[in-house]
Amino acid sequence: MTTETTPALSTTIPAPATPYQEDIARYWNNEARPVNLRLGDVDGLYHHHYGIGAVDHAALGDPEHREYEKKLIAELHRLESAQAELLLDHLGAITSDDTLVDAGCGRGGSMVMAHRRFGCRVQGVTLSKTQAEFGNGRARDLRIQDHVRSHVCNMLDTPFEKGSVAASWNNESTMYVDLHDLFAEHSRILEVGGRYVTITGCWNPRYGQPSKWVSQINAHFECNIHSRREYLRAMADNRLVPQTIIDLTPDTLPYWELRATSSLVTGIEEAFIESYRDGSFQYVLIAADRV
Ligand SMILES: C[S@@+](CC[C@H](N)C(=O)[O-])C[C@H]1O[C@@H](n2cnc3c(N)ncnc32)[C@H](O)[C@@H]1O
Ligand SMILES: CC(C)=CCC/C(C)=C/COP(=O)(O)OP(=O)(O)O
Ligand SMILES: [Mg+2]
Repeated sequence: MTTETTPALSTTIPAPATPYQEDIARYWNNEARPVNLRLGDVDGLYHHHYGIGAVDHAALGDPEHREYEKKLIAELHRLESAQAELLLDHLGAITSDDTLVDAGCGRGGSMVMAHRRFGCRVQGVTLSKTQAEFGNGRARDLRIQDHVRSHVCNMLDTPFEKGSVAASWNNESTMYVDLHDLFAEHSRILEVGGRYVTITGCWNPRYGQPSKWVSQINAHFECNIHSRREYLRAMADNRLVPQTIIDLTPDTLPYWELRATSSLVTGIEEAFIESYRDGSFQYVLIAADRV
């Protein structure tokens, strides 16, 4: 599939489908937090997701040093890119002829990484015109606009043809939609044997109900965090069979503990740290086969 032969894939798009989606489009159109832009400026990969892995304290050096804040930003960014690399690790054997779909693509950092790794075409959808234009601007700057393209489009109702996509993913974007509707759409566009991957925060059914911290995160981002149980049920109902499930909670805590010490804090750090520690919230990767 190419954007040239698919007129439906335009950046000028239909209005969001619901008043809630209008709110979310507005939210991301207006978002310009330094914690995202300054990290993206490190190497031009702009992410709206969190990090994983151990903090490299040797690279950070002395907190009193005048370059420390710059090193801290680079380190947080390194951990966020490591998160995206892990997601790409689970997409399976992708060739340069394949098309991938990033559902809820943000400013497009993961799409650029996917194209660099596989040489393939990557189509992203976001509700935000600002984000799509930003991502397309980056793709032009990098001269990969013929392979990497962002669209203003609802991920529940995409223009991609049935069975045309080798792999698709949601990186921290499932908490804005109904999971049954979402997985029905991934299942439709994926080829049989294709791979779906998500990295997401979910509430832990073992805790009982969403904790006050989870409710705080929902209010902060105007989202609706689902339970782990709901993911598995909605996948099973939509021909997506989990192949790998990884609890990334211990791997993401160092990122949050480091972020909490930076000048770029946004006020949501305590809710993530406390909910990961009390077990009410989990950071997970789920990779599923489309059967
Ligand atoms: C937290 S950001 C994640 C961005 C990106 N996946 C990343 O890792 O940098 C959430 C994204 O989901 C998108 N989103 C939320 N609801 C959506 C919907 N119904 N259709 C398309 N995109 C949606 C937002 O526009 C935003 O780009
Ligand atoms: C894991 C969960 C529940 C994620 C909610 C979705 C979300 C807003 C992710 C990060 O976006 P961001 O990078 O724009 O946020 P921040 O400004 O906090 O870095
Ligand atoms: Mg961020």
